[in-house]
Amino acid sequence: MMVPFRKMHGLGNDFVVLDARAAKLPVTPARAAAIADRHFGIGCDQFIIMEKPPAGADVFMRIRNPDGSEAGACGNATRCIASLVAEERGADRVVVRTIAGDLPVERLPGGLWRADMGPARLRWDDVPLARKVDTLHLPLALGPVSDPAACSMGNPHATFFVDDLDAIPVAELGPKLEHDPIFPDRANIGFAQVLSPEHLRLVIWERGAGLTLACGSGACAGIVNAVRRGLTGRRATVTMPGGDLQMEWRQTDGHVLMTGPVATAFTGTLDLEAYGS
Ligand SMILES: N[C@@H](CCC[C@H](N)C(=O)O)C(=O)O
Repeated sequence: MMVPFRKMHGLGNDFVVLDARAAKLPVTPARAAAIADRHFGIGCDQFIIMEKPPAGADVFMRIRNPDGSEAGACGNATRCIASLVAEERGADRVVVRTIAGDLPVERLPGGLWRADMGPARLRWDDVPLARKVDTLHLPLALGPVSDPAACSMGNPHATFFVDDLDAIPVAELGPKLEHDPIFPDRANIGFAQVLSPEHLRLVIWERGAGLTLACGSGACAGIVNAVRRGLTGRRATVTMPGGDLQMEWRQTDGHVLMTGPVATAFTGTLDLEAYGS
């Protein structure tokens, strides 16, 4: 079964995007994982399926990690998918629905898109954590890192604040922390260095994906946890290996606003049946 796809990215966090709005596509978790494989498939950090818009939204976005697991949020893909739908409709504002909720996205000058990523959820059972602990100080340490803060952006995040990001062996620590028993659904693990009250540097080990060049929801969690710790103001630039996002944790309603670019790398056609069943 031949289907068109689009390869997009936000700051190098890359996606294979399929459009299943007109007709359902037989995309199983196993097929999504095979297509996401960088050696035997097309390769991507997340596999994104656009589905028929439910009432009150312009598109439904389903998110799968390369290990086949489903995620509730993907900030960079939210901007990408919103830009596609907005271009189609000649609109400047669209609503993307995920399994975690509705995300309004607006077009800004200069090829930028601002997504309202919704409220940061700060309760231990929102993250979720395995037991009732203070989400501002998790009892978790490994090698040179300790004492992360956690929150949910529709997906689980923990942020470790470190003095020197370059000294942190992220690829070694990430998988162990992702699977720590304190995270019953696993977690995305961020390592953040505060450069100034308006500037964070961040590297993310993503749940189900590994090291990525950028993680939008991780940047949201990074700014939220930095503000909660008194390390930055509510508006800050988050610099990741793939580039910068402008972040705001809005005081009035606790929503997190994320502004950044979108890009299409190429388009093509793939044979779904060549990727298992
Ligand atoms: N790249 C994303 C996050 C993708 C999902 C994540 N790996 C999870 O399992 O929660 C982003 O830009 O937010």
